[in-house]
Amino acid sequence: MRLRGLYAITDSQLLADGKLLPYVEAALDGGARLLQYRDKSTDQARRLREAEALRSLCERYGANLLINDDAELAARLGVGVHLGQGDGSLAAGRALLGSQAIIGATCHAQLALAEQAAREGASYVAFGRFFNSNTKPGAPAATVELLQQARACLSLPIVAIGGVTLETAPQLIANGASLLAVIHALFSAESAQEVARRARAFSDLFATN
Ligand SMILES: Cc1ncc(COP(=O)(O)OP(=O)(O)O)c(N)n1
Ligand SMILES: Cc1nc(C(=O)O)sc1CCOP(=O)(O)O
Ligand SMILES: [Mg+2]
Repeated sequence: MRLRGLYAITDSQLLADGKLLPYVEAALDGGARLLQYRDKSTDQARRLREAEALRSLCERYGANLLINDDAELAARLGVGVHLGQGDGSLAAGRALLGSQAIIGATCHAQLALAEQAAREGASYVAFGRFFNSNTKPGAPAATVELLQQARACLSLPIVAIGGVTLETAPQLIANGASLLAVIHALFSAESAQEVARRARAFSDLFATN
């Protein structure tokens, strides 16, 4: 499976009030290849319900669903997981989810973390934040030079995250990002049609780069 393109990540605030499914469907319709369900609440029943609905949508559009932080929920649904540095071991996630699952790893701005993630069985490594992020302003900062170095020494797909917009995206792709993970610049839209338009514009950047 080729991991390249737009990687949409859900946000509980931006997608409140019944927007989760229509806005995600619009992102998938606009070409998002990966979708991450990122919900920090402890309402397990709602999380399961929403994740199941997102899995159905992803299946319909031929995209892949990943669950943020929660390998157990991912295993229950038979989907992938994204794990940060404090979210449990990648090797344990791989053992739980199997060889075919997509497992992503947060590597902040550190190549050494990415090399370790590769050794432990990650499917992709994520660096960030590259620009000012509305969603996570305090995340450690990464540079475009880091992307170039990572591209030169890693064979795994590289995700760029943090402040990715239609304006900042081209330089990330040009410097080695295989996937662009986006929250605010995608889901802060006033309508589902606008989400689809933005998703198409992000996806088109990969056709020309
Ligand atoms: C694609 C992608 N990259 C990085 C992150 C951040 O993960 P983490 O550091 O665990 O922080 P939270 O998202 O859990 O707040 C991510 N979620 N996705
Ligand atoms: C969840 C997350 N992780 C980051 C990291 O740098 O690890 S930045 C981030 C938020 C990304 O949202 P937006 O597209 O709105 O900036
Ligand atoms: Mg996490």
